[in-house]
Amino acid sequence: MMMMKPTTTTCSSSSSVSSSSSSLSSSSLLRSSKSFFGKTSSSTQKSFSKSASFKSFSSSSSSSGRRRRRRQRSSRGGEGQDVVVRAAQSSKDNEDEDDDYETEEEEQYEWEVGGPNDVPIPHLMNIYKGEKPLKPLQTSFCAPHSKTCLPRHNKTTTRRYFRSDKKSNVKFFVDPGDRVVLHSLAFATSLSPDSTCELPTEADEGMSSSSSSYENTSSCTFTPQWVVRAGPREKVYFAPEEVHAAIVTCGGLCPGINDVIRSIVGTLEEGYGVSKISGIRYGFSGFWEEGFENIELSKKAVRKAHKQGGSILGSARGGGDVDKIVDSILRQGINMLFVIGGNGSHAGANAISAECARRGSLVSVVGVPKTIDNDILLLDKTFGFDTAVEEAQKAIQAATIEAQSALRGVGVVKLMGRQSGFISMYATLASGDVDICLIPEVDFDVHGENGVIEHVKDLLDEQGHCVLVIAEGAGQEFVKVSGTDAGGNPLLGDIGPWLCKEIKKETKCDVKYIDPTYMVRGCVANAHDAIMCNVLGQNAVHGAFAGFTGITIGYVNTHCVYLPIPMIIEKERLVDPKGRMWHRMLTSTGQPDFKEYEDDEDEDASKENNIPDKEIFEPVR
Ligand SMILES: Nc1ncnc2c1ncn2[C@@H]1O[C@H](COP(=O)(O)OP(=O)(O)O)[C@@H](O)[C@H]1O
Ligand SMILES: O=P(O)(O)OC[C@H]1O[C@](O)(COP(=O)(O)O)[C@@H](O)[C@@H]1O
Repeated sequence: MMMMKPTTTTCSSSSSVSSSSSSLSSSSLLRSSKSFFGKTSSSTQKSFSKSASFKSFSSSSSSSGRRRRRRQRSSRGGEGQDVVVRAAQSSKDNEDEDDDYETEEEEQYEWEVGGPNDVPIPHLMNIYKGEKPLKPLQTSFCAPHSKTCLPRHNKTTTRRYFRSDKKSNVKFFVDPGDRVVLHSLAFATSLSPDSTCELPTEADEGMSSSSSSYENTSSCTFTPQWVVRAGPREKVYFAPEEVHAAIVTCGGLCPGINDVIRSIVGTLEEGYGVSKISGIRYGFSGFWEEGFENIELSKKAVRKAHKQGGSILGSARGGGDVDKIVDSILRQGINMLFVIGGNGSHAGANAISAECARRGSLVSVVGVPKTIDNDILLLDKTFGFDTAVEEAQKAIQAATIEAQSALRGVGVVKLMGRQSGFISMYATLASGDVDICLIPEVDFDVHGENGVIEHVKDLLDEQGHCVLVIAEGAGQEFVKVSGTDAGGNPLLGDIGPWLCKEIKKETKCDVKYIDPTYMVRGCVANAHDAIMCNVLGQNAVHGAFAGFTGITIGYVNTHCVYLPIPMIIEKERLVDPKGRMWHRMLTSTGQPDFKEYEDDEDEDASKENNIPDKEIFEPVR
């Protein structure tokens, strides 16, 4: 392993991102990536730009006497081709195929790969402009029970390409047509929690909100959207001996980064037989700034990486000069790039993928979402979040002990979470000791009749102590600062000490303040995150070999899927203050609303916070 001493070269500032001619904002990335999609994709593009709502309705409703459609697979081709696969699903999914099967309960959804409800992902086949046609190859990835696969430890023998063993009847490879449903909830009425359906119209007037009124389903039609299932494919678009893979880690640290690196390297080397893998130092700058040298990665080199926190490659914000990055990629002959990073890094990854495509180069760019903030749209959870919540427990426990042992003691804990309060909300729920949780998504007054301090006083009178958790991005209006960091993220005022000062001033109580800052992320991933990282890393490699580019990977409804990057960076994911999780947190703490709304203001205020209703397109950068 070739290691360079970290240099003192500074990362370029955010201006390098915005001023560079090829650096793109995520909104322009969205535009540029649309050209990736084949001709069948335009309608889906439209529908996923409003992915939170089911717009069109194509499912046939249940009706008696309807004939169940036989499952049929018409033409089938490789990934990236216009494959047409039709399937019918019924509530009796596993029943055998029966032409004349009829049932009252039957419900059919029709979908097709490349159809309007199918979310396509960019494929090198649709991008490649070379003279020789890009042909799918038999994969070198071994299926577990394959009789034709060589033992994994047999390093001295040349690897043989795996040929599917039809007789062994092992179902292993993911079919190009396999899909996962994006949204798992169908709402019965517009009054259902989280429903994005239109509210009742005048015609519905008189309908009681408590009635389970199926008359009001007209605006709540359910059209499932389907996303590509992740996993190894039997046909791939890279020969292992021709692969030069690179891994880069950008943005803030997150527990599990090294686990992902280790998993990617292991899968490339052991799984597919790739031997050229480069680690890029200190984020995007490592591609082009003077003084950085790649680290040669191998399974041996990363064997113990997961026992270490942080990133063995070094991570940094800045350096997102897409032209320079792509120049470096092509100069080095890199044809697979894995970008481990958050929203900003994904905007960069998408721009790199688009620029490689524009230059007609066969480079697969795959993002792996990384953030303790858990602020990535559509995904069940991001890796590192769970560990951060767990680490936060230590700070909350210490604050609780201090508060309980002091005379009229108040423990205040500030937790990370720049724009989103997921860490604070989940840490509060996990702890059970927290009385007040404040997050960026929910406005609050500090002073006044309904303010936080009044409630602190009540709690001190009632129980003698109080524990308060605040996300670093909350209440920024009280501590405004201007400016952005190297990644273009807004700088935050320090809300923690300010709040402590105000509480102390008004209550004369004993305030103990704990700010664990980087301790919640400067650590090794817990078991849950480590497993997730392993799966993500493996599937990232499968996605690259399958020829996808400009994609990211994550869990959706418990399944690992590939998504087009623009879909997840449209805006940051936020806690929904009208959602059930926030409500559960309120139920757990018993905290009141810390904001007084005038009657007519009330609706506006809650509307503003209602994420699904939010029509604002907020580019990440
Ligand atoms: N539109 C973009 N084009 C190119 N690079 C970008 C773009 N947006 C962000 N980046 C790069 O990605 C890096 C990481 O983003 P940042 O927001 O700091 O962290 P994270 O990826 O964790 O959100 C930024 O420092 C910047 O260099
Ligand atoms: O001080 P740094 O390293 O720039 O990062 C601080 C920020 O990074 C985070 O931990 C995660 O942010 P990213 O996902 O953008 O890297 C935030 O919670 C925090 O505000």
